[in-house]
Amino acid sequence: MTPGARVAAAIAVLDQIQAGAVAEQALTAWARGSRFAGSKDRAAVRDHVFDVLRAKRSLGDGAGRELMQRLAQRESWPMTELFSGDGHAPDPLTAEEMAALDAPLTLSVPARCDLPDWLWPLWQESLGERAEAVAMVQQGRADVFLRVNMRKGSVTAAMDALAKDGVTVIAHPDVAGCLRVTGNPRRVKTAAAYLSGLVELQDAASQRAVRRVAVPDGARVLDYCAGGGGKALAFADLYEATVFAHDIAPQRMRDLPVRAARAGVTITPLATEALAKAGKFDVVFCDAPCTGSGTWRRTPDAKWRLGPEDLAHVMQSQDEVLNASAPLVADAGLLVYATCSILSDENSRRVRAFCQRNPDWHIIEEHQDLPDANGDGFYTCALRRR
Ligand SMILES: C[S@@+](CC[C@H](N)C(=O)[O-])C[C@H]1O[C@@H](n2cnc3c(N)ncnc32)[C@H](O)[C@@H]1O
Repeated sequence: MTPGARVAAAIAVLDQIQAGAVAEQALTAWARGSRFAGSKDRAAVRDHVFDVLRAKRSLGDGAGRELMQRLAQRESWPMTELFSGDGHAPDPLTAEEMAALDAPLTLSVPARCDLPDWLWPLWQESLGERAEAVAMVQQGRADVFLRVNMRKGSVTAAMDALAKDGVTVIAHPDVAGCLRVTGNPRRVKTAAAYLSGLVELQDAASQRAVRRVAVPDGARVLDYCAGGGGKALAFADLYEATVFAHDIAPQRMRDLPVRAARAGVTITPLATEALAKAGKFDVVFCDAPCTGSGTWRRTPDAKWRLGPEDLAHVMQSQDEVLNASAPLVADAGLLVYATCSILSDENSRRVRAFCQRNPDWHIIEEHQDLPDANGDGFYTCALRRR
């Protein structure tokens, strides 16, 4: 596909999203109906669509064609080459479109920050004077990070192995064993270092969160909201602990045995019925369901789909997770509540509400990482009984 044809494809996908389609589904449907598109074409169209979605409001929130024109303008791409009308490229710009592009958009603060209006007060209240800057960070792409599995080899061995497969990386500035991918991120999953379990895909903030937990040798650790098991795998790699994984939706853990085998670690899955009989745990880590507001660079569609009722529902789930997981913690054990959100309603407020309901628990330490060049937004709070 020519660059113009890729833009035309992105316009078609964006039109569907603007009409209500879910981004991933619209992209998959386009790819299925476009067998001529190679992997580089699919990646380019996806990048266009996601670049727009991160900044949809500040790009005018119009139809796909207008959005792609404004993205091309913002990125200083050669507009007349992309909108040439040649082959499968979109038609050249009309005089009206050119005039519209010349007139700057009048944007409210939430529109400039690419957030829904209803969310802006909560965002401001959570982030204070950093509200605008953090929102602007989420307009850009996030890097890919890898965790080196120390059970399989060293950071140097991982860097060398990745380089052999054309994936270039640099060490993260403050998370040990974390690598930022600087070249060919799409080759990671076929690289020998990944296939052999020497590296695992995991954002730097998640790695930092697991490293912050004080896990004594020989501890029993429960990843209570395990999902695909990313945190459980990191605990099993980093600590001399026996690691268990639970999720209310066990099908989410279906890939965990394969991932654990690849990583060379043992993780015991626990169904809900098995939890009560499994004994107490020294550490219970709750990576609670959340809005994902700290990761919206990776899932920009989510910030436009989220409504106030979804936030209320997610907060209720977070309370339920805290209520149900706390009794599983051994007397002197640690309960760690975590989300990949940056909203106080999902983080400090949930933990404080839990402590009010359960005065025998108190906060030991609390961290809020904000999304930046070194990782996603992530919250952790460690609690103990008094
Ligand atoms: C943020 S995701 C977990 C991501 C995962 N820890 C990882 O690193 O890949 C939250 C998970 O919590 C699970 N969940 C939601 N409510 C729960 C509950 N009450 N008890 C246990 N798990 C729950 C969801 O099914 C979902 O898989």
